[in-house]
Amino acid sequence: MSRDDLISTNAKIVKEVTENVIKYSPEAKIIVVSNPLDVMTYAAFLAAKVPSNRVFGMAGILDTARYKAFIASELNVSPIGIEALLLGGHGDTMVPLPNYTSVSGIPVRQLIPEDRLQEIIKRTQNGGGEIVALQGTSAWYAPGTAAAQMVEAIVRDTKSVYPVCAMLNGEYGMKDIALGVPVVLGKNGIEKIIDLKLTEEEKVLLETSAKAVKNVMNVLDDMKMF
Ligand SMILES: O=C(O)C[C@H](O)C(=O)O
Repeated sequence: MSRDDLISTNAKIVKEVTENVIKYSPEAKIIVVSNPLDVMTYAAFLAAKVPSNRVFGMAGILDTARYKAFIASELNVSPIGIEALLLGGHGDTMVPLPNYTSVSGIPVRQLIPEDRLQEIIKRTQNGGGEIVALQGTSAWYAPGTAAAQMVEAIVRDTKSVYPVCAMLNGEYGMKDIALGVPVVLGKNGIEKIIDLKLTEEEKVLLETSAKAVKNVMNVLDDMKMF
């Protein structure tokens, strides 16, 4: 079963929970932690009927943590100095960005050959499935930790820059889609979406990921729940 197969069950739950959250806590910021992540974030946005800076999804921090862990293990170094960024949907087409990955400031491509780096990217894309195969159920510790980091950024108004699943409104040339992008997270929720200048290759990868998310969004639209 892939993350996308969960849509019909989870869409109903996300809709009902979101409507109740907004009913009883109209100023809430909503962090969606439910698969298929990007489409469930879109569903929560439709159900909440509040500005998009208040409804977003947790995925990028989790996926980036896996990507950093695999790089650390490859190099036999601490993950603490590793900085990395990742864009796109929370699925097999997510886009880890080697151009934005460094180990204590050293560009990752100076440390890991391209073929190994591509294997690490593949492993990151399938990271959720790897855990399910190993333990027979989804990961919980890393997703919980990632969500807690997002809550902390909001509650303490840290203005941290994190990859978050956000509704796009023209950024990256896209609209009406929830997709992983770097944002500034603070007391107002998403305070800014950072629109990176991507290479042509990165743009193609992001568009492929957006297409995969759109396909699942179409399944949700066909369910006529909103
Ligand atoms: O893939 C899953 O089953 C859960 C989650 O999306 C993850 O990436 O760990």
